[in-house]
Amino acid sequence: MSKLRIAIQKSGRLNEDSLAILKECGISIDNGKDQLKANASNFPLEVFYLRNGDIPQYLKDGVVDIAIIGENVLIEKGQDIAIAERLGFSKCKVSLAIPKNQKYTGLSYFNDKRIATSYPNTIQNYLDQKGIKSQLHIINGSVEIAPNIGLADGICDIVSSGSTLFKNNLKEVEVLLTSEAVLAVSAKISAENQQLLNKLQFRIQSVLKGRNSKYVLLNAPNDKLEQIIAVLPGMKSPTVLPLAVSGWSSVHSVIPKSQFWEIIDELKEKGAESILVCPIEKMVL
Ligand SMILES: Nc1ncnc2c1ncn2[C@@H]1O[C@H](COP(=O)(O)OP(=O)(O)OP(=O)(O)O)[C@@H](O)[C@H]1O
Ligand SMILES: O=P(O)(O)OC[C@H]1O[C@H](OP(=O)(O)OP(=O)(O)O)[C@H](O)[C@@H]1O
Ligand SMILES: [Mg+2]
Repeated sequence: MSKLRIAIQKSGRLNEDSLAILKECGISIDNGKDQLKANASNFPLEVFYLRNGDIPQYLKDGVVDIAIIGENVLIEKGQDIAIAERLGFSKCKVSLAIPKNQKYTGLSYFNDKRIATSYPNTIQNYLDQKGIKSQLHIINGSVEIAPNIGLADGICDIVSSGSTLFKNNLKEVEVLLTSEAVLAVSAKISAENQQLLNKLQFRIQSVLKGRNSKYVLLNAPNDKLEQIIAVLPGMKSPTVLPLAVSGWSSVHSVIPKSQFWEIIDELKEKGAESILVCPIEKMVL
């Protein structure tokens, strides 16, 4: 029987969250320490642990069917690889930064300047589009140190919290792109493995929807029910059950995490009491 082959980062920022999402999909991986390849015991899945930067080539060659990878790496090295799902973790930007004490005059600042980067294709495409001519200095890590040691005038690298820029006396001046971890798919995936991917993707979507939602239970006096229900989206509509004490009801609903506090404030204002909020493990619609 065919197995779906997935690449995930061997170690580094994406490794833990990638394994966690597979686990939440109910997939158990028989993992020996330092193994580069492992099998799932309860899903036809083979896991390859690879270097982040190597994954686009594995996808292009069809050596793996799918991968969990930073979108920024696909943009740099795998333009024609499809994204099946955005996974919502490892959010970051790829940005240009210069020394804090320099006056930034717009993109033309970078004309005839040296830019240190680990993302040469991304920055070169960007500069070409904008008609700017700079010299690139390609380095694989610790890019932010380059201006301080006289290697470059600016950098193009990943920015998340901004603390690495801050510690190195740099300031972000342009954002080239925003990125998050994605599920990428090889164009060479077989029809059989595409079926397995559909099955896995259905599970991933249920996990992601659960992560993005909360289950809310509250008590409400019956004369305020209508107003309270109007605030709640629910999956179809909220569940309303009578309480043992007359004149009161219990209301259950699912709300998006992104609007959580706004909805809770409104519910309180409309007369909801004893509001309980629970995490949702999975949501199958
Ligand atoms: N500071 C950060 N905050 C959030 N996400 C980040 C951050 N740095 C990197 N990422 C995202 O995580 C991915 C993996 O980053 P990591 O630093 O672990 O890999 P790497 O050093 O490029 O890879 P490897 O050593 O495996 O080749 C990046 O491609 C990017 O999408
Ligand atoms: O804005 P921040 O939250 O500070 O994150 C940005 C830093 O994180 C990444 O480096 P990482 O720690 O992965 O080291 P690396 O350069 O060796 O990959 C990235 O290359 C930046 O240097
Ligand atoms: Mg890194």
